[in-house]
Amino acid sequence: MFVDRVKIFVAAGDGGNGCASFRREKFVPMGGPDGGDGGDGGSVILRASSSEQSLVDLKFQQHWAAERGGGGAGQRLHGARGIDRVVSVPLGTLVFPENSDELIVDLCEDGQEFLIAQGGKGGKGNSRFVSSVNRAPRTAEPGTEGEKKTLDLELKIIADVGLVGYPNAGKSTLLRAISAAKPKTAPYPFTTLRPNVGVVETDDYRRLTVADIPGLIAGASENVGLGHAFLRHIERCRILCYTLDMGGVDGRDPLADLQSLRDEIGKYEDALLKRPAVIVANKMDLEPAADNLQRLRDTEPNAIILPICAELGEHTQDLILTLRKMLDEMPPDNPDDLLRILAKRRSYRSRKKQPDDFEWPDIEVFYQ
Ligand SMILES: Nc1nc2c(ncn2[C@@H]2O[C@H](COP(=O)(O)OP(=O)(O)OP(=O)(O)O)[C@@H](O)[C@H]2O)c(=O)[nH]1
Ligand SMILES: [Mg+2]
Repeated sequence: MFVDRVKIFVAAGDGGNGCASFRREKFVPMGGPDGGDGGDGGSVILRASSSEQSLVDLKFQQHWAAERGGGGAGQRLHGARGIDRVVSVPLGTLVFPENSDELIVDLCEDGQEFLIAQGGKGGKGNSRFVSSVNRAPRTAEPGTEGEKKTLDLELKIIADVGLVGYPNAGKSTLLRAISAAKPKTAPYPFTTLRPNVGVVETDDYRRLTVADIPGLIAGASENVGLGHAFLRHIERCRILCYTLDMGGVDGRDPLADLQSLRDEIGKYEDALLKRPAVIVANKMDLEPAADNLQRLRDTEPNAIILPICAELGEHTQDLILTLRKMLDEMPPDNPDDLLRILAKRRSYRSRKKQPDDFEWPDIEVFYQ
């Protein structure tokens, strides 16, 4: 299962209580106050890690508490400091307070840490309260409470590559061919209802993630079909992979399909059209495909066009290598993307208050 949004609860440890105690020892009459301080509570820290692929682990463990500080003791013994709790999240995790649009932090570098809940302070023991007027104070402080928060975490990027195409173009078949993912494929539209993310391994043992997204049809930008669910997910992929049915099954024309895919995506968000893209010419085993490919090459002289047959797994390696190379050459992160995602998220959240709004389903991921 691939999870791109999750709610978690973090609780830092409370500070340990200070101790009120007096020195009691043979031959030492009236030993003074000797209560030690409580230890500070542990904090909760978020850490970005490249070994995490999704927020799925947090879906199953939503409560994260750090240790409380130890209490002080007699003989001026201080309590132990509570141990911090580190929560590991994937790169590109956005952290928000619950039900809010105010970004707390974007954890995007490997190893980056953020202290999200501060541990409580340990209380002072009574030995600290000695003064000239009070030589035997009986007061000791309690520790203060650790911070507690409810957070919404959301992934900025769900996959390196998103497969974009009309229903039945063969997106799920392609993902099956190149990864261990086994999304359902069938000769009818809208077989795929929620995105599947597959992990693809290149020949030199490197990885990239590919998302198979529900089919897009004309009107998607007005939420026809699975419109908005689709568009929300493609904006979180680094490369778009337009998948076309070159066989023209059901009398479709791949060139017209490409045009309307771009129209819909452009209507939703202009900037998505400038995102790095390749065109996958699928179903090259079918009769009219060769002619259609020639037409496509003539009309799109500057595009990267990769003819494949997903069903038989032919030329899919070329596609994987091309994608890997493009990813290697890409700058790591574009700050504009973050601003856009935040703006979209805001508008989506305000829309969501309508009762009939569509709830995004979770995404599934398969590992090799
Ligand atoms: N001849 C041929 N058929 C293919 C090829 N790739 C996929 N198909 C067939 O096309 C049909 C649709 O494939 P899917 O992979 O389910 O298509 P999809 O794009 O995921 O469709 P949605 O999930 O509905 O958006 C299936 O019957 C596949 O067997 C191919 O390379 N050649
Ligand atoms: Mg599908």
